[in-house]
Amino acid sequence: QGTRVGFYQTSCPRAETIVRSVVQSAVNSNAAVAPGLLRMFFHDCFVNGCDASILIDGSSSEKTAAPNSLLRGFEVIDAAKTQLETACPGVVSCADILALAARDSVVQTGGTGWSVPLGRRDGLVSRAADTANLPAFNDPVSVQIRKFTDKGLNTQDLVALSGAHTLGTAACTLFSYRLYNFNSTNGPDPSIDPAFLPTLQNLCPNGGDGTVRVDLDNGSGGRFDNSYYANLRNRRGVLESDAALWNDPTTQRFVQRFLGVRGLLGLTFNVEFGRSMVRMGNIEVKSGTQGEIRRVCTAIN
Ligand code: HEM
Ligand SMILES: [Ca+2]
Ligand SMILES: [Ca+2]
Repeated sequence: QGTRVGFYQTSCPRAETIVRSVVQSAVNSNAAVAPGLLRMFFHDCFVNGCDASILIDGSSSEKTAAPNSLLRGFEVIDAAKTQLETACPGVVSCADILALAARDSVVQTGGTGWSVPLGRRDGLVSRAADTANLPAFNDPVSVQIRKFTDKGLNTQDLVALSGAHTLGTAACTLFSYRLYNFNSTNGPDPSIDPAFLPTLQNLCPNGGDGTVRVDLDNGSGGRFDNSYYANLRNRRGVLESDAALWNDPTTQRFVQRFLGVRGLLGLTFNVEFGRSMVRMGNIEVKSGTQGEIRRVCTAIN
């Protein structure tokens, strides 16, 4: 694998500091940037590897595809790149900026953080059609596991990385079918806590504005903590794909371990999340003479 911690130590010693300060000030002025950047890194890595293919502008690039339509925080990556090009022209890849910004977003919202192996190079292709294999909000667990396995990630990685939903929001349009007409039953998804259902129905009225956004981690959308898993156990997952992690016995076991259920070998969410992020960050990484270091993150050189 082609990444290592401290890759820019001599070529651009201030690289990590620059990204951190840009992310910090962006998150301070708009908290929604933190979940935006975390999700952006996932959507980059799962399509042609972690190569900043997600950042390319154009009429049929990845960012124009439906699964990427709600991504937020592109301007933060551009701002970091501008500062890095002044400090060390042509050295730091946009793919590495994404990896650092994802970590810094977690730290900025209360997570522990991890050392980020660096040295990714930027990709030369970005095609909307390639986004078809991204996990979807209604994927059953078997499909989620397959999509992660296809990228070299296991079931624990799936449950740990889904813990990213401890931050951020989802648009009503992506889950309101669960509240009113689940699987054409004309009723709600029976796996939702009946005491939680009215809360979601109030936030997303039937036939209402589908762009309204609701915390994925009820009561703790701005804080990087364990609460997402407690919500899953309490049948308060918002997305069908999240609720499914509790409803399936294999993934439920990992949820319980992240919750520290007695009798099961405990897993510390913050630690395992960092480990799984490093694994995700090494998907199909380009190094050596592959790819390039972009001058601006939105276009191939
Ligand atoms: C089976 C896997 C996954 C599925 C099906 C999934 C699906 C979704 C969906 C449908 C949303 C709502 C998007 C919106 O309405 O704007 C969302 C949000 C989010 N996802 Fe995931 N996701 C998955 C895994 C991940 C992973 C691995 C990460 C990062 C490591 C991640 C990070 C996030 C974040 C932070 C948000 C909130 C975005 C915001 O507030 O702007 N997700 N996800
Ligand atoms: Ca990519
Ligand atoms: Ca949270």
